[in-house]
Amino acid sequence: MSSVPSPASPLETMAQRELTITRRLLWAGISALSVLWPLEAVTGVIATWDRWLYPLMLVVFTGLALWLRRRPDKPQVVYLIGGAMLNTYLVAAALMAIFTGDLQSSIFPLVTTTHWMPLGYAAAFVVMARRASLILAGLTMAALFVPVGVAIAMGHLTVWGPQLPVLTANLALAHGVFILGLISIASLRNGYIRSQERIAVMETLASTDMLTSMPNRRALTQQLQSHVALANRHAQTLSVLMLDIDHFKVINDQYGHAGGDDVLRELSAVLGAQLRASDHAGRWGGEEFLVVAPGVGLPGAMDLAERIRAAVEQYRFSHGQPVTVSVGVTDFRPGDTMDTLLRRADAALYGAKRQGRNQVTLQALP
Ligand SMILES: Nc1nc2c(ncn2[C@@H]2O[C@H](COP(=O)(O)OP(=O)(O)OP(=O)(O)O)[C@@H](O)[C@H]2O)c(=O)[nH]1
Repeated sequence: MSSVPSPASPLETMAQRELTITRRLLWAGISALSVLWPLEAVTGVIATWDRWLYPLMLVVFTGLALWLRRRPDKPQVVYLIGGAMLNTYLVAAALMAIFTGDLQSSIFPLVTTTHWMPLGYAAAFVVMARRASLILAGLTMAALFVPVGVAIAMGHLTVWGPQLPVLTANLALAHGVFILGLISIASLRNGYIRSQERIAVMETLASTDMLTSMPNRRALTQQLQSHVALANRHAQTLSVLMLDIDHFKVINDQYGHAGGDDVLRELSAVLGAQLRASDHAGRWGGEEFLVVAPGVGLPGAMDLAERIRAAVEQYRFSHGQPVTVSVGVTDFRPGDTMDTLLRRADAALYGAKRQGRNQVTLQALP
């Protein structure tokens, strides 16, 4: 009925942004691994397991990035495999460094793996609901710090010296504070989504007629204003039809206000069925409707008006009585404003009423 392009909902935009961030995170991971693997190998500091795991992760992340390009509709596969792989690798690598070595041999892999762990938490907060990402980050932290804490408490890791308890406490605090920061950002994001949703609902309410669900006068005014501006700038054709139900007061008097409301609702459906996707129609007020037809000249507008008039006349309304409409038609003239156009349409409608109603009248002159 109306060609107003529906704006992307806030949730759609968020989903697209999440996809973009996921893509960037994957390519950042691929780039980081492409640098770290040769760098650590050449300098001889690479951990034994990383000789195999770095290339394996490189292959998996590249595969996930390509999958995301082919199937952007199924990002969950990427979130699941990518997130599980990164978190498992980091926790396993840190535990291996602690439990299989001493300070001298394991400090490098321990520090490097633990300072990548916040990436895993952050990625989860980007793509998952706050509660799920909080659970995942908490589990990841617990998987690392609980076994190490228990082992330290039981005196199993004395080979590390006094540095390990301090390092563990420091890391646990830093990771905890990082997760708190992420929770704050996630709260801000949720608040933003909710306010965007409320704005979208309010915009729809502000531009919709509650009785007929058609665009209301405010929405039609905006449409007409922008089409008048386009017609003036690009010399485009534009026509306006103003419709009014004949003797509507009598319908109200006979069938009550509710009966009159039913007629308005049914008429809006009859009207909508006659329009093209490029036409804009709505309730102008009371029992008056307006059609804005961009790209339609006078002959086309007269045809449309006659089609609408005949469709209403033939329609069997639920109160069982015939209903007719009078239609005033005019087209855009160079230099027209919205007001001059509407005045002509109104004058044409007045002419149709004066000449006996249930007819279409053209107002070609100013
Ligand atoms: N049921 C209902 N009636 C409405 C609504 N808005 C306006 N009306 C009624 O529409 C009627 C319009 O009456 P008039 O302006 O005299 O026009 P008419 O009876 O259609 O006569 P003509 O236009 O000259 O053919 C009034 O009785 C208004 O109360 C509405 O939302 N619902």
